[in-house]
Amino acid sequence: MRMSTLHRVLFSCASNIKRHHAGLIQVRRFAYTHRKTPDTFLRGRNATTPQRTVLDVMANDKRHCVRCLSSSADDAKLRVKRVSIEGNIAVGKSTFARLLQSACPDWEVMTEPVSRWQNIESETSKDTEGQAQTTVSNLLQMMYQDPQRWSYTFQTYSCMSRLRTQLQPPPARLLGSKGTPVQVYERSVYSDRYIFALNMFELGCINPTEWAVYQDWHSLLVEEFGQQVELEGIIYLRATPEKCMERLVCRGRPEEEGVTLDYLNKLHVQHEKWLVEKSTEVHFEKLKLVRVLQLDASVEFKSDPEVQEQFITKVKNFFEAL
Ligand SMILES: Nc1ncnc2c1ncn2[C@@H]1O[C@H](COP(=O)(O)OP(=O)(O)OP(=O)(O)O)[C@@H](O)[C@H]1O
Ligand SMILES: Nc1nc(=O)c2ncn([C@H]3C[C@H](O)[C@@H](CO)O3)c2[nH]1
Repeated sequence: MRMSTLHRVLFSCASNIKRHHAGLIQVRRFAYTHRKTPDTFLRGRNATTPQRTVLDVMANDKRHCVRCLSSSADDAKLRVKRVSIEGNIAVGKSTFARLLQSACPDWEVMTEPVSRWQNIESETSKDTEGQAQTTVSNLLQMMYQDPQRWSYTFQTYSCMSRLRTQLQPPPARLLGSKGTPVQVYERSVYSDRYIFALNMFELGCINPTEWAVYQDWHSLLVEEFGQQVELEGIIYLRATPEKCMERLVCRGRPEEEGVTLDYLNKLHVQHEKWLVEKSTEVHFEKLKLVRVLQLDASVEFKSDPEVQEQFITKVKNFFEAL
């Protein structure tokens, strides 16, 4: 019962997002068809979807085509590089994201929506005057306190929020920037599946049925949104689980009090398998080929401008080469 209700919620959310972003989907798909030859495009698995209609319309209206292609905003959209920052809990992703944003204000850097997960409002009842009563629940805390009960729910919500982030259209300032326009996300729909959900399944906190259901809708969503959620690159912040534990304790987020070194070890191994050894089975062609920049996050860069400069240079070179 719980599963089917969640499923309905998930898919009604997905269709709302699709409706909400319908205009963007048209624009992006339009751009995509110009990157590939029409032949490649028609061979794609969605050859009968609206993509083809867009292509047909464009082929029949050369004036429209030329006008769109010559627009600098469209050119910039084609150039936008989308990159995620990946790494273990408390390795320093948000800290690094803030550093990138201050060094490169033109870029769009989006952090993980942790506070959303900590504050989920639900309407529980009406008071005597008919006013709605809302309850706020902390799903992050619920997941850590009772992972068997809440991991699947957590993964549906974390994945939806990551999808929402990755579907954000690039802001005008990004499209107007002279250098390489860049969108950076803290984690992605891919780490949601290949790090956390997989780990929870391996730990027995997500049961085989839940895992099958998760993978089914995850593949459907990623394939449906196609190029809109693809990444050009991944920055992997790497440090030992011990270093992450040290930082986690130092940060003192209350929900994470029960996080053990063993859990961080397991997440570390998942990152290594996915991003270094490439032994994790991934299901999306572009992701198999994605370029990974590995940075040594054990370096204490926060108060060292020289190290910060080195990191920024490496990242800029990486983006230029994508
Ligand atoms: N390079 C660093 N040197 C020293 N301390 C750091 C460094 N990077 C991050 N920290 C500290 O470690 C703690 C965790 O950092 P941060 O919140 O950026 O991690 P995170 O990877 O974003 O965590 P999460 O996985 O929970 O999202 C913070 O207290 C931060 O100040
Ligand atoms: N189970 C689980 N699945 C996820 O997709 C996921 N993404 C992040 N987190 C946890 C790590 C930090 O405590 C905190 C902030 O990153 O949230 C997750 N936990």
